[in-house]
Amino acid sequence: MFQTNQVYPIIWHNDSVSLIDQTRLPNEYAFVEISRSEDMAVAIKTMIVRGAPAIGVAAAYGIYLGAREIHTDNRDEFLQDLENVAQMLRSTRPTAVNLFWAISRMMKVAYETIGTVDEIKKALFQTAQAINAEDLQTCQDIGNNGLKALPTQPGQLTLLTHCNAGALATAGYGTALGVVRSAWREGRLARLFADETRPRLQGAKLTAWECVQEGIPVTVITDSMAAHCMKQGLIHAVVVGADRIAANGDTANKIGTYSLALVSKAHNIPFFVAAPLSTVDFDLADGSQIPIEERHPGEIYQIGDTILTPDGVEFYNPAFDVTPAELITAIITENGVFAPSELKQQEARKAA
Ligand SMILES: CSC[C@H]1O[C@H](OP(=O)(O)O)[C@H](O)[C@@H]1O
Repeated sequence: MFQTNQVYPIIWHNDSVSLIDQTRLPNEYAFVEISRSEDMAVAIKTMIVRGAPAIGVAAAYGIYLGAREIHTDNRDEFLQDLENVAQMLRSTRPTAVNLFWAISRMMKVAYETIGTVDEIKKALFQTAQAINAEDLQTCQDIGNNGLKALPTQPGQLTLLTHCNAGALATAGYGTALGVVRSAWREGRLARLFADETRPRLQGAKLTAWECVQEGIPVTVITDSMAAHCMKQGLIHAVVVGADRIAANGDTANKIGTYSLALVSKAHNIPFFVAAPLSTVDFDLADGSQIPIEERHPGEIYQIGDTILTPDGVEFYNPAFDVTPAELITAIITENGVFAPSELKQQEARKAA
C-alpha cells in the first residue's frame, strides 16, 4: 500500500503521528511529530497539514490521540471526555466536510464498540489507520477513473489545476493531482499548468513541488493568467479538488476556483472536480449553506518578512468559494465519473 518513493503527509510512526510540515515546503522537507490531540488541532488550524481528505485523516488520528489522554475505566466518563476532544477538532476549520465525516465515523466506533475503555481505544486506533489506508486507495481509484473523463486529445494533454489537491492534501496520490498523475503515468499528459493560488500559494509551493518530485512537467502561473492561457489554446481541460460538495454538485474549493470555472465555460474547456465521496455533504441540497472559512488577513498582506500593503486598508480573506454545478462538466470519484445531477445516486455508497 505505502511505497517508499511516494509522498504520504500523515504516517503513524513510533507511537505518534508524523506529519509533513507543509508550511515549510518547498524549501524544507520537514516533519512534525504529533502525540497529543491539542497539537493535532493546532496542526490542522495552522495548515501544517491541509487539504480536505488529509485533515479528515489527521482529525481521525486526533480523536485517537485524545482517547489515549483520557485516564478512566468508566465508559460514560470516557465517552463524555472524548466528545470534548471531538468538539475541539471540529472547531479547527469549518469548510472541508471530510473533517466532520472522519470525526463522526470515529465517534460512531467509540459508541458502538462493546467492551472496556481500552478495547474502545484499540478500535479507534484501527479505525484511524483504516481511514488513512482507505483514502490512499480512494485517491488511486479517482486517478484511474479520471482517465475516462479526460478528453481523448490527439497527442498529449495540457491540464490546469488550482491550489494543491495532491498527495499532500490527501493520504497520498491526490485527487485532482491523482488524475494528473494517472494521466502522466499513462503517457497522456504533456504538461500541467498550476495556478500559484494566492494567498497561501499552495499551487506554487506544493503542487509544483509534487510535480518536480515525480518528474511531471509543470508550469506555474499566477491566478490571473489562467484566462489568457485558455484564450491562447494552451489548456485542454481543468481539474480541481474540493472541500465540500453539496448534493446537487455545487462545490466549495479553494478561493479562485469559481472564477476558473467561469473562464473555462467561456472558453468551452471541460472543468472537472475530483473528490472522494467523503467530500460530498448529502445533507446539503445545494452550496448556499456551505460554511466558508475566513482566515487571518496577514495571509494577504504579508509574504515572508515583506509587508505588501500600506497601513489603513481593510482586508477580506475567504479561503474558499462555491462553484455552481452548472459550471462543472463532471465529478470524478472513486466510484466513477458523474454529472453533478447524478451525484445524489451515490449517497447510499458513502461510508458512514
Ligand atoms: C484534495 S482537495 C484539497 C483541497 O483543500 C485545499 O484547501 P486548503 O489548502 O485550504 O486545505 C484546496 O481547497 C484543495 O482543493
